Amino acid sequence: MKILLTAATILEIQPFLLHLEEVAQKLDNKLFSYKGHQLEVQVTGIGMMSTAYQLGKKFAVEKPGFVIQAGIAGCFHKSWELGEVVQVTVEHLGDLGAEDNDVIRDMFDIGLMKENEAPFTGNAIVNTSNNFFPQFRQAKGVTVNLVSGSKSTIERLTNVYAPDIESMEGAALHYVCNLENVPYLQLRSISNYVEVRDKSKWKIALAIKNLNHELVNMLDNLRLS
Ligand SMILES: O=C(O)c1cccc(C(=O)CC[C@H]2O[C@@H](n3cnc4c(=O)[nH]cnc43)[C@H](O)[C@@H]2O)c1
Repeated sequence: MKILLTAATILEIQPFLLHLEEVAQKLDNKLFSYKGHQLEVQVTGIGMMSTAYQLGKKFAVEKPGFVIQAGIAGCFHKSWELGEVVQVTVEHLGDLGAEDNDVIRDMFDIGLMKENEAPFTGNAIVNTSNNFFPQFRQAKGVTVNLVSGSKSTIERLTNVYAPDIESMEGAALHYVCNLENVPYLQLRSISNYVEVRDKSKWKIALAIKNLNHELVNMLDNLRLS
């Protein structure tokens, strides 16, 4: 099977790439062979636009058998530990819509998108393909262009979507893979809480360490074909 591993930045998957260089056969710059599978690595850039573009470009040439999007993320719950790795199974578009004076209306509210029209289930983009990873807690995601850092935005997202996790790329993965019928896993490691911005509290190194530990585990557990 061809597995595509995507990340917004190379930093997020660097330790895994170093491991791959040691254990796998390198076929070219971004393509590895391991235990009879091919693993391709793609760095998409930050945000939904570049992620959707890069995935679409890749799928137009050859659809992979499975996609893993690995990255760090913010968490809405202080009771979830920084560094925990979760699988995001449901996604929402957090800031696509219209301002109506003090109220923000999403695309479904204003009738420019239809609930339950592919790739949406209701107003969410649901991954129905990943019941294979019981080791990770399942989380609901919201994807934004503008990282949330004010009480009013956090309150709005919480009230409307009840998310656990915030990222800048997750919904693009779900959107493309659902429409293209490609199974996928969105793996996110919690680097920070979604709160009024205080970067000194972020634990990016810990989140990347744990994320890559899980990626290495998954690779080592790949079945021989
Ligand atoms: O310097 C900042 O203010 C800042 C704010 C948000 C993210 C960054 C990054 O350098 C990482 C962007 C990258 O990480 C994901 N991420 C991590 N935490 C969050 C979050 O709380 N909300 C949204 N995205 C987050 C995101 O997917 C990006 O790929 C710097």
